[in-house]
Amino acid sequence: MRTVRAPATSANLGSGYDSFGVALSRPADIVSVERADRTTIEVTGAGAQFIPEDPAKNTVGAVARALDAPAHIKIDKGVRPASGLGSSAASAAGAALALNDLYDRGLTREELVPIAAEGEAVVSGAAHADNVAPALLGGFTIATADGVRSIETNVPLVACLPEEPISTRDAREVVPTHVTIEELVATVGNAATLAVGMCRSDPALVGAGMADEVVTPHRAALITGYDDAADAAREAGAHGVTVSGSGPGVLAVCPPDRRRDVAAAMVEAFAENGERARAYRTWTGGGAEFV
Ligand SMILES: Nc1ncnc2c1ncn2[C@@H]1O[C@H](COP(=O)(O)OP(=O)(O)OP(=O)(O)O)[C@@H](O)[C@H]1O
Ligand SMILES: N[C@@H](CCO)C(=O)O
Repeated sequence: MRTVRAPATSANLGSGYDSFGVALSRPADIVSVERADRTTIEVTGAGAQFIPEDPAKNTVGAVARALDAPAHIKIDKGVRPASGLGSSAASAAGAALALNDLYDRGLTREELVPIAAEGEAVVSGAAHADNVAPALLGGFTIATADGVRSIETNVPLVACLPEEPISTRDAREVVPTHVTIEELVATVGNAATLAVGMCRSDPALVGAGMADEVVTPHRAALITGYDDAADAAREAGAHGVTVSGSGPGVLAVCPPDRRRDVAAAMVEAFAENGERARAYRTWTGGGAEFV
């Protein structure tokens, strides 16, 4: 048996659609695997009632298939599904690391990224790697068609989760298919600023680089109370606010001593819009690890 703790992640970070991702120090899924003749799945924990145990529909089933590693897989969900915090990716990354070890496949964490991304294709229709990459490698990651780059970083964050779920599949439908040259120039500048900020563990620079006028406004429109929550977070000291992944989670970067105020301000703003929300005061964190 192998057991792995696999972290929540936040993808896109505004300017890095389908490329940037960051691992969060909490929450996390716990994934345990035992050899078996065929794959079976058992899910407990946050939102377990909404997660299929059929291996054809669960991200970990796709990973077991891709690694040719049938197993009984237990998932204790700490990351609520359809939250924007990489719930489906946390399980996939945890299963990939655990099954790779259980079956002695000898793959590196980088090599496990496309395998874990097979799970994302099952739930969202696209094998995007921007959540599974940080879930496996930790820190800040850039996933491109050529592979994954990652760096360690230390940035304080608040992740606020309104209760109303949004599926990644639905949220991908509202993303525009074309950009203007002006939008491209602005996006390159913001994304580069964010990457430098991550390299320097500088929350102000990361916050500035989160700005995005291409994808984020379309996703934000799906989240009741987003504008008020973002304004409240900025007033409470956040350097930058964006939609986490495909939403409804909202991610704020702020100075370490402002996290409590930013979290409270966002929860209150959502409440004023009739939305119950929970906020995690967190940091960028490490990748999946054996426990
Ligand atoms: N192991 C799993 N953990 C969580 N969700 C899963 C899992 N396997 C399948 N799913 C399904 O995936 C969907 C949730 O994935 P989705 O990508 O929409 O949300 P997310 O992973 O929380 O968010 P995001 O990718 O935007 O950060 C739900 O429909 C859920 O039933
Ligand atoms: N890049 C993906 C992440 C989903 O968490 C999207 O925004 O659709």
